Amino acid sequence: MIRLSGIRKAYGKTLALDELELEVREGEFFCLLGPSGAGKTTTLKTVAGLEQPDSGTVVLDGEDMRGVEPYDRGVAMCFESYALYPHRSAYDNLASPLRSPRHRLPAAEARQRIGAIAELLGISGLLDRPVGQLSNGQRQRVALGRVLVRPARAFLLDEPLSHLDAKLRQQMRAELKAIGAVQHTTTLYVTHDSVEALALGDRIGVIREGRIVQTGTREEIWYEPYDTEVARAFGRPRINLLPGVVTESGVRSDGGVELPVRAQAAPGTEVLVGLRPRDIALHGGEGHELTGTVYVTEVLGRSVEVTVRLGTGEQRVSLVAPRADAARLCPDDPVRLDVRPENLLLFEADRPERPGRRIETQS
Ligand SMILES: Nc1ncnc2c1ncn2[C@@H]1O[C@H](COP(=O)(O)OP(=O)(O)OP(=O)(O)O)[C@@H](O)[C@H]1O
Repeated sequence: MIRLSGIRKAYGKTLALDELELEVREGEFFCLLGPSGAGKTTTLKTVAGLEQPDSGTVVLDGEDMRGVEPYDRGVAMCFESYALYPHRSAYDNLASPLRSPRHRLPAAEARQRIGAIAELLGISGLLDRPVGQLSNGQRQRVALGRVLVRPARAFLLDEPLSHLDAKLRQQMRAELKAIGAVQHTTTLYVTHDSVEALALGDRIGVIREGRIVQTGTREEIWYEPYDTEVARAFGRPRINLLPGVVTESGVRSDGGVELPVRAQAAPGTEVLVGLRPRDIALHGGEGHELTGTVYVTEVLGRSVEVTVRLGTGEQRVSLVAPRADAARLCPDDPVRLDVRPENLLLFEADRPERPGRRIETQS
């Protein structure tokens, strides 16, 4: 449905998009995730036709968009800095796209559509108020409603939930997903929040320095991250990355900690072993056992994050355990940890100029 090939876009000396390749399928909710300055907004503007790429092609629904004006592309875009009419009511703002000749709907149908969208976004009670008198979060919902209200072949959404508080964000996420599912409209959604990307995206594209580093389902990105930076971007607490060296039988990590991960790499290769905090169990037992002592504990609601010093103490890992299991742990208590070999990820060691790539493992 949306296909960007070889897109390059420079602003003066800043290369915003560097041979970017991106494909969003029909009806898909696609999240573009990346840090500030990675090129997310530029990507959306390129799809919308608000920026012309220096080279490369934009194809929508099989049609090359070169020379096609933004208005004629049939996409609806919501910016983080939204343009609303401040003196007009929220209702009027929602209705304005439906008054354009292109999208004009019979009055009754327009009212019904606006009512449904307002309901979904929780702004039904605000429709009579001038937008200038609404809070940032309320305004953001009106702006989003204005995009969703009109029929479009694709929605382009740029951090549409950024001004909402945590609770509302979570609620709106569920609603957005429901709207997407109901309307089956292809959606390209920009965020720098990995939790949001995991919650919403049918697929996720990770963008860094103007290039897509990895595209995949949440499972693919989670279990087969392209490199250490992608692995670090997903999951809180963050993935543990233990430096070590490949041996004949596995990986020996600093401090004499043996990890049962078979690398497709020569003995002596420096690596990082990735281990997610929720994949480590307290109290040993079924998998591979690691021993250590408690360094610090921190309560996270119903669970506890426990940081453990492994082996002779140079290595630390954090794990998340149910509160019942971890509540009585004190610093320096000895603990046994249980790690399953299939949960271990392996990466090349990070270098200053680039994060370590994932290495295939043998089970
Ligand atoms: N109009 C412009 N003029 C000059 N440089 C620009 C312009 N727009 C974007 N850039 C630069 O291009 C790069 C990519 O910007 P872009 O806005 O696409 O990033 P982003 O991933 O959306 O970031 P953020 O999450 O902070 O919005 C940045 O280095 C930015 O400074």
